[in-house]
Amino acid sequence: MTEKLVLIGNGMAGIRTVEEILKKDASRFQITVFGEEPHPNYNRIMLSSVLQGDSTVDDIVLNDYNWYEENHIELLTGDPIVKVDAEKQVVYSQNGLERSYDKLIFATGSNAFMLPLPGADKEGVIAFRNIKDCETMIETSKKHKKAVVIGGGLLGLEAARGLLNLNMEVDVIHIADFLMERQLDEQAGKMLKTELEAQGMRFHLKKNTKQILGKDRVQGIEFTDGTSLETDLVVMAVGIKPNIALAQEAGLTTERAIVVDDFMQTNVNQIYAVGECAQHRGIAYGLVAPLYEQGKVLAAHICSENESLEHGYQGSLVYTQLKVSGVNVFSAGHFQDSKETKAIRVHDEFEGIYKKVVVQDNKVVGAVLFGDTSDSTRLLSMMRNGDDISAMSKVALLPSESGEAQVSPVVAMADGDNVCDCNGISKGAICSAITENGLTTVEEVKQCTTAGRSCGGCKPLIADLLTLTTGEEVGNMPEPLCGCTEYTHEEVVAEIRELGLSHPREVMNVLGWESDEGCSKCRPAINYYLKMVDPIKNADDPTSRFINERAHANINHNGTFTVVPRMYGGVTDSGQLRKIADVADKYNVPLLKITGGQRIDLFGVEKEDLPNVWSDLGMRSGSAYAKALRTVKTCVGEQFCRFGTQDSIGLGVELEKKFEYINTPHKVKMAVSACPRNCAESGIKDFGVVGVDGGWELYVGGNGGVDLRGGDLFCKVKTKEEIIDTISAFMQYYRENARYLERTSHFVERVGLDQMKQVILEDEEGRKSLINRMEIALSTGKDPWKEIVENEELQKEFKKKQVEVLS
Ligand SMILES: Cc1cc2nc3c(=O)[nH]c(=O)nc-3n(C[C@H](O)[C@H](O)[C@H](O)COP(=O)(O)OP(=O)(O)OC[C@H]3O[C@@H](n4cnc5c(N)ncnc54)[C@H](O)[C@@H]3O)c2cc1C
Ligand SMILES: NC(=O)c1ccc[n+]([C@@H]2O[C@H](COP(=O)([O-])OP(=O)(O)OC[C@H]3O[C@@H](n4cnc5c(N)ncnc54)[C@H](O)[C@@H]3O)[C@@H](O)[C@H]2O)c1
Ligand code: SF4
Ligand code: FES
Repeated sequence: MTEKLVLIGNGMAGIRTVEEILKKDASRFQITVFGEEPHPNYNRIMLSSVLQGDSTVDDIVLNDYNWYEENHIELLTGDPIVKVDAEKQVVYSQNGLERSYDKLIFATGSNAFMLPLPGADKEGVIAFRNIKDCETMIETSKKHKKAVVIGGGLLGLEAARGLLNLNMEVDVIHIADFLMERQLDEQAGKMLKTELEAQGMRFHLKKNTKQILGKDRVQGIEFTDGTSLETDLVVMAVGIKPNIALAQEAGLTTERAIVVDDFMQTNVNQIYAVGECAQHRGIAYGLVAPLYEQGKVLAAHICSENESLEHGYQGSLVYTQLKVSGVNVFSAGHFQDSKETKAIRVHDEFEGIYKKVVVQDNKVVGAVLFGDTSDSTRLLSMMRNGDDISAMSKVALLPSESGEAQVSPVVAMADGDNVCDCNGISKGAICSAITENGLTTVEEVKQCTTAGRSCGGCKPLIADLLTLTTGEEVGNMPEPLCGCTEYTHEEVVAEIRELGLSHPREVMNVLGWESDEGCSKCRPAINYYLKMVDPIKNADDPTSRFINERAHANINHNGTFTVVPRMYGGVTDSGQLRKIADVADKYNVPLLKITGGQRIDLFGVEKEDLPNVWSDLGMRSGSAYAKALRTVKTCVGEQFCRFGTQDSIGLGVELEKKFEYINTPHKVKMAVSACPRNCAESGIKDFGVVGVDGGWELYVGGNGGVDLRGGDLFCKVKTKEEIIDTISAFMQYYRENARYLERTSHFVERVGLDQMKQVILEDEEGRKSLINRMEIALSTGKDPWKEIVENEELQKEFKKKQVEVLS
């Protein structure tokens, strides 16, 4: 008879154990999984990425409901086990279900540790542990501005970064005198603080919180030194507490967590524990790599038909990396100085790089790297293998960077070394998968081997391995468009062209999308590609657009909208200003603001007022919400400036009028300056024009936002017409060849200026046909405000209470 296996806890460690069991013997157990959270197994690590706006909740599901069904696993979500009768071998759930078991696995994880402060039960005081916490933070950021994170460890800093991305002001309260003191030494902790302050975080070190202030909802926090801070949200990130109450009641031996032996066996026969709720040789781990190692051992043990395994779980070497973009921090092993250890340190104050390698008995036992973490894989491998470094010159442990191309650390790795620690996948396993299955992208390796499926930190190494194994450069190899498909952006466009596809649903259907509805990544992309390929025949699908593009205005955190009328070249007149003033009075517009793009924002307009506001303004949409041309900033130029040699305003207005409603892969900004003093900041725009003696210079791929980049000089021409034609050809080339949501700054780097110059400047025929195709696309451009103002049917959308958000 099939044995019954019950798993308590539908999290990362428990389900990984089940996956390992299925790999070994899929028909061995009849499996039931109870999960307290109302979700299938998801990647908890990636909650930081969801909060930081880089992934959606759908993106982070590891095993969807189909997976359980396909593997004949009974999944009971939102129904925690409340009692275990170890003698009768039965578990009881909150909803009154009972299941008997032959083997029982506890994988109940941890709870966030909540400081028992007066006021900690107020609304707005939360942890950062699950999807619900993540959603609460996102919702709170729409209504409130100030957030406090208590705890300057990994979790606290990742939460703080996410809250900054949600446009909140963030104060981090930390008890120690430098950040991440459990993972870093003082020098690295201080450098980290400087880096994160530059990103906008405010730190309060050596601070102890006394109480949470406020009525029902948190309004502030008070510290033991008598000072206080106002806040609308408190996120506690001060460590975790293994979830062991159920195990204690069931009679299992617990200390900090459930005590297990090398085979994850508890003191009670047939009951096992794995993951954060388990304590092995005195350690309860809080990172996935060790938990997955435990899962592998447990699966092997319970599938081994009682034949004893040679080795059980021996404990893990722990290492961490902070997942905050723009910051490279790595820490591993015993990195603190002691009497028994000696350290090699490199501190480059010019480059902001700090490296420390700790050595004991001629072996590397720990490391801290800040600013440049490229040595991490090599050092980890030395620690794991216990390499004897007595024959090595110690400074060779931290090779200085020369101008020579860096050799990937995977080259020096042995076949048995893990490339992906989270999932325990070795270099040898990845190489075999690549050659045996003809894999060519990181995504394919991830699907095939699970490497890269958790924190994603190993993806650069996987890319290097692909390059090494296939001999092709894969660093820039396109990934699939999204998780719904294996097709890359380029392949989707090619299929649309070849099969004459005309609607997003048709594309998803014909190309065998995994989900009928697609997702927030693929739907807007397909919609864009369809219109780009055939602007005349293919209609726009508004349901595949994001909320701002459906409302033709920018949504604000309180649900109101911002209206930005067009002001060609940043030029306005008294008539427009009067109309804006009248509209502001009539609709109680709370804020009027001059933008960096030289126009006027009307903030705080109610959704149902939008069509009337547009009608009263009588101005055209400024596309401030669209993946299209936004603004053309101009300097005053020859009209008034004593340095001006060219008509910058005239050219700017002409460019804006020509290209105003053309869809592009991402937003496009332009600027025209009439002399090299460059008052319109042409160097940081997608297309920047600068007047010079006897003509104009065109700069491309500039960006003044997150990825600050100076534009590249593309060409120098004599006439205004040549500039307009070149921009026309370039923009069409960008429209046809960039991936959706790829800014020109990245596109230029990916494709290379030489290639672009060849097509746009040197190939006369190619240039002409690009300009022709641009003209066809331009002929379909319409002012969306005018369309809605003139169509009562379209206005009904704005009367609905909620605009459905495609997030
Ligand atoms: C935001 C965030 C970022 C992180 N980033 C990283 C990282 O970059 N790298 C890294 O290695 N680690 C990271 N971690 C830690 C990592 O996510 C955890 O170590 C890992 O998820 C623990 O897995 P687990 O299965 O033991 O516990 P969990 O994932 O907590 O799963 C346990 C599950 O059991 C359920 N449960 C509890 N009691 C019961 C019951 N009685 N009945 C039924 N179900 C129950 C819980 O609801 C939960 O769903 C991060 C954690 C967070 C919160
Ligand atoms: N990138 C990653 O690997 C990653 C990211 C997030 C979470 N995690 C894991 O999730 C778990 C939770 O993370 P964490 O950062 O909460 O735990 P942690 O133990 O690493 O850090 C908690 C921090 O809070 C500080 N602290 C404690 N009490 C405080 C108080 N009263 N006031 C202010 N600060 C206080 C501590 O000094 C410590 O630095 C850990 O197991 C961690 O490894 C890992
Ligand atoms: S860029 Fe030159 S022409 Fe234009 S405003 Fe500045 S100084 Fe005058
Ligand atoms: S190391 Fe985290 S996914 Fe590979």
